[in-house]
Amino acid sequence: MKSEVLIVNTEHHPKAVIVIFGATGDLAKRKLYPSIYQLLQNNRIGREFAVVGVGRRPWTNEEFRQNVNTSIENAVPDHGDTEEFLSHFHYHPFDVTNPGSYQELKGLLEELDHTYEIPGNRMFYMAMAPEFFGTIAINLKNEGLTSTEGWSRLVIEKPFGTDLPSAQKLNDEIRAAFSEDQIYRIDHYLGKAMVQNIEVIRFANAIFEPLWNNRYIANIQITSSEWLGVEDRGRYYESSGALKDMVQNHILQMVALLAMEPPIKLTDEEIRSEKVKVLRALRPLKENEVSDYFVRGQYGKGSIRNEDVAGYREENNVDPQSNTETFVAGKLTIDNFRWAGTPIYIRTGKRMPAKSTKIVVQFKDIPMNLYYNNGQSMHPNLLVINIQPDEGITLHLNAKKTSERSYAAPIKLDYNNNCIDGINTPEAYEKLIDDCLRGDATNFTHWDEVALTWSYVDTIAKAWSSVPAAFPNYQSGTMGPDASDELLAKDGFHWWPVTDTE
Ligand SMILES: NC(=O)C1=CN([C@@H]2O[C@H](COP(=O)(O)OP(=O)(O)OC[C@H]3O[C@@H](n4cnc5c(N)ncnc54)[C@H](OP(=O)(O)O)[C@@H]3O)[C@@H](O)[C@H]2O)C=CC1
Ligand SMILES: O=C1O[C@H](COP(=O)(O)O)[C@@H](O)[C@H](O)[C@H]1O
Repeated sequence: MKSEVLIVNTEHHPKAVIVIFGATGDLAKRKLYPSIYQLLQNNRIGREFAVVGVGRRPWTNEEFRQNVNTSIENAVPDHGDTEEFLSHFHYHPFDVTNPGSYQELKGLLEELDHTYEIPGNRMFYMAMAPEFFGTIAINLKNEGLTSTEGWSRLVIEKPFGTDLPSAQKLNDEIRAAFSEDQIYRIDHYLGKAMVQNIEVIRFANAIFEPLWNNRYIANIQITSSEWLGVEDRGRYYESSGALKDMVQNHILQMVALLAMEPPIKLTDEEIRSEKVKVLRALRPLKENEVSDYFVRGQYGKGSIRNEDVAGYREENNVDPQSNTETFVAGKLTIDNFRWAGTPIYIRTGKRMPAKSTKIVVQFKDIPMNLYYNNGQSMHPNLLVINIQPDEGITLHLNAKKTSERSYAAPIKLDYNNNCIDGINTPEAYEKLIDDCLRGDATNFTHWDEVALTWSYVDTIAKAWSSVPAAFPNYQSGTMGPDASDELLAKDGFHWWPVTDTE
């Protein structure tokens, strides 16, 4: 097995053949092709690249290119001429479970190396159901597709397992063919501009870092709400639920970035090592404690954006008695010097009033209220990190208003990436494909993180699977069940509104 030396190439265009397994599928169409197109538009790749699509459909190169073109038309309405770009796309139909077919793929990749002057660099992107990941990885190795003069990297989509034992099994399978530093496990939240900004906000600002601990922060709240329901993903979602779909990966990754110690250097190893320490310090729950710390919900029917919508149990491919949660709220505690006593609250759910991901850091109150009227409560300072749809930060302060004599009033300082810079930040997949092409694994999840997050989440899933819930327990278009508010009220806190309708 070849272990690669990581050299982050920031100056030159990476040269590689990108092989997409699952090239006729939804992810490739909606996210991957538009991202590769944007990489070319944004001068992140040059002409020395090729994309090979693999699926079972007996498409020709022409049909494949037509489909890629349609996906670009849908995602990038103001795109330019795509003809030259599309000429780099090649389709190779085969069933990935058939080892005999990999030799033909190998021949095609070598031909493309020659045509586009690519020095044997390969990105193998698994945009297929996880049950195929191990088979593809081992076939790639056994048939010699990873033995080239250049680098070979394996990009793995979620879900990475459904619990710790299945994740471990999957990891063992892919590790039989690729070393850890060749594996890029996607968590698309790590490609979002404002998730990447968490580190910069914390470690590049003298006004925050000294306060970033349990002495000055009362609590941190992470909310990721969606107004969409489960759509056509009922079959997958029934075996997942919000806990495994969102908390195990995206939410716990944000927790790690918010709570980690400053890394000694900005390298992927150093950052991962600090994130892993946070995940190790997460206080594990016992099964009989889960109901004190975590709340689950499932949407019933209701109204979203003035339209009546069905409840989860009425959705396609969903059991009419389903016990699957579409909402989770939780209180996380981190047992280390920096965070002991400061809870991190998380909540995520479908069919909530709006699409929004926000982090609210609530600072502790100052010791004495000099400025507010008697009986008026203080307005705590909040730092709000707006992940999406707006990208930016808002700082809630108190200041004297000219109209008032001596009293303070809450004010907001706003920085909005989209408005102020006037540019669109790259889509998460664009950023992640770019990073992988350049050998930068910082924004991908290491196996240690995957193992620790599954281990934390497995206890909650186990506790929930043994006791049926009284579902549905929140109406579509609301912020989840009442128990979510009660979770914070027990500690004397409340959720800070993250949508206009709250
Ligand atoms: N769609 C999304 O938004 C997201 C998807 N993901 C993950 O990405 C992966 C792909 O998802 P998605 O695109 O939605 O899935 P789809 O079901 O839309 O696509 C599956 C793809 O796999 C191919 N395929 C299936 N079996 C074989 C086989 N035996 N040999 C060769 N090709 C095969 C299909 O090609 P054909 O039909 O031509 O055989 C198709 O291209 C999954 O792991 C999913 O969890 C993660 C995040 C978001
Ligand atoms: O991974 C997933 O994420 C999406 C939410 O992602 P976002 O970038 O739109 O916030 C979620 O809808 C989906 O269920 C989940 O699998």
